[in-house]
Amino acid sequence: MAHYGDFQHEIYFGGLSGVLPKYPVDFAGLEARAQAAMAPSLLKYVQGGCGDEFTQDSNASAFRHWGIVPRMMVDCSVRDLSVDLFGMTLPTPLFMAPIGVTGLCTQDGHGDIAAARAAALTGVPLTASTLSNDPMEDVAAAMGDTPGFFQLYTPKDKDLAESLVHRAEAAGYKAIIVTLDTWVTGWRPRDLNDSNFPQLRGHVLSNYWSDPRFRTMVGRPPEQDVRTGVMTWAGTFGKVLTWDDMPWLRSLTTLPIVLKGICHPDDARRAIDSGADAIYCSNHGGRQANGGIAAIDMLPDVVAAAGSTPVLFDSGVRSGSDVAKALALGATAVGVGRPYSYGLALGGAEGAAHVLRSLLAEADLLMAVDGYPTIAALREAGARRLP
Ligand SMILES: Cc1cc2nc3c(=O)[nH]c(=O)nc-3n(C[C@H](O)[C@H](O)[C@H](O)COP(=O)(O)O)c2cc1C
Ligand SMILES: O=C(O)C(=O)c1ccccc1
Repeated sequence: MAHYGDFQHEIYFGGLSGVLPKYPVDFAGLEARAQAAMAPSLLKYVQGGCGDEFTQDSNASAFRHWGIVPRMMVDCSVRDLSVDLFGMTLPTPLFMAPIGVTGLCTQDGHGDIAAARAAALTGVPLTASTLSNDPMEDVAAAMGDTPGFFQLYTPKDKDLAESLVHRAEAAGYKAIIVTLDTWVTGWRPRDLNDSNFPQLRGHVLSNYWSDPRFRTMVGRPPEQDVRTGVMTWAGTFGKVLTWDDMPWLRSLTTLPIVLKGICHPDDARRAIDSGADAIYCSNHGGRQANGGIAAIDMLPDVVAAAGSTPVLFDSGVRSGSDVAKALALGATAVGVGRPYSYGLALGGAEGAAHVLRSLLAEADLLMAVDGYPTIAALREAGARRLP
């Protein structure tokens, strides 16, 4: 049982006594502060998306045409925000989405570790990206008792894929999240027009550098021959996955396999028939393809197709009410992306924990006021599509 009364109390009564929260409690404020604090190239990379960012903008604005209907005279004095996922009971429905440059979000370059510490502080699982600045074993070790998930960018080299997955198992990750929409990166003008951008990419290769199979592929220590190391990485980074690859992926692990990037109900059905344990409805925050429909608008169809299979969701979640709406529309758990990166940039683990707690406090308050003591009650009520 987790509720965020203490956090609300701290924020409200701190405010009354003239002590403001250390970081903004809303997304607009957070982004504005992060914008001033982050190096320009890093900011463009994190904040930006594909094309003219129509899809990215739609992801967030589409939440505005879904509404929750309040119910009265329900005892909501205690809320239970817990959810069941992969045989675990998580204290809250939030998780941190994989962010492949998290290392650089803190000044020391160890933002992945800071994100893992935010997970330890809040009980909100971190999805560790393949593209991290610290090896996945070190990231897992910093999560304390909070479970973590490993996000796989499937390399073309199958032995390397197997090695990464086995390392994730050994490090204690509880699920493998396979990202389907990024075997190649999308058309991102902010990065393409930025001469500093390529340098950012060198900071996401530690899972490769530390991998025995990768080192064999390079043929010599990549630290001593960075160019060959980077070329080897570029050559193997993204395998084009098809449904025919599912038996092979399935054979790599007994951990739950989650397919990330699914927005079409037919793909959700096919994923489940092919042995996926969960669906992850997301359009990568609009960073991969522009012109697409907002992810939240596809969630109801994906949930309907998934039946009893869990559906994770991200893309455009900016507030506690967005979290509540995604849950009402059937998400089992809700992923936070850019907001926690900004939290890391402003205050490391503490900043990211603040962002997660703010989202949870707002969602918890909404449930308290609107008469939904549990996530199940919210889900049963659903959300209305506004005209
Ligand atoms: C800077 C950045 C890097 C990302 N890197 C990855 C990644 O390595 N793997 C992945 O599956 N998704 C990655 N994503 C996508 C997120 O997991 C998530 O789908 C997205 O951020 C959700 O949208 P939102 O940020 O608008 O909430 C990245 C997103 C951002 C903003
Ligand atoms: O930026 C991203 O969203 C992402 O997933 C990625 C892909 C390749 C290299 C670096 C990040």
